[in-house]
Amino acid sequence: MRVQICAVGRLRQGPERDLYDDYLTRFDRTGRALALGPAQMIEVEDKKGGGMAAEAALLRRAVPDGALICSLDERGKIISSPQFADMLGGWRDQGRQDVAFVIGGADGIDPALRADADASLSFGAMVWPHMLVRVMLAEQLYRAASILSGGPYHRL
Ligand SMILES: C[S@@+](CC[C@H](N)C(=O)[O-])C[C@H]1O[C@@H](n2cnc3c(N)ncnc32)[C@H](O)[C@@H]1O
Repeated sequence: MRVQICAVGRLRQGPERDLYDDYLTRFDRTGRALALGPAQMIEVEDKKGGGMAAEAALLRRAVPDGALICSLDERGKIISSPQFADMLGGWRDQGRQDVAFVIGGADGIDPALRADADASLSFGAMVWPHMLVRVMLAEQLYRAASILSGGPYHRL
């Protein structure tokens, strides 16, 4: 099951980018034997100041046809890492080919796109910077693959 991270704005070179790349590499490596991944990020930018609606149009274009869409949103569902692992494994077992995680920009995700998402996940009630959210997602993807593989990375 391919994983697409569709996000507003560019994650520039620096410590966050290094962490993000490291976790996604680990996810791809651990997920391979589990039919999870590879993961890829598509970053979109609206340079015409069209706001959330314009960003939503670009995000929709970045989502592969037929993909399950999961928005990341502080108002979404809060789940544990093992539950996230089960969720990913469940989508894979249903035969989903693509899952797209959508991360908004400074204004958030357009309400129409949020309403169209198949699932919505929250990393807590606090609002996080969107560049950090993609690092957090990359880490949770790696953690989920590690949990599903029975690896030692996730400890309670
Ligand atoms: C700076 S936030 C935008 C917040 C915006 N005020 C809103 O109302 O949606 C940018 C993006 O980061 C993601 N994000 C921020 N905090 C989050 C959280 N606690 N859980 C999940 N995603 C979050 C969402 O995708 C959000 O659209």
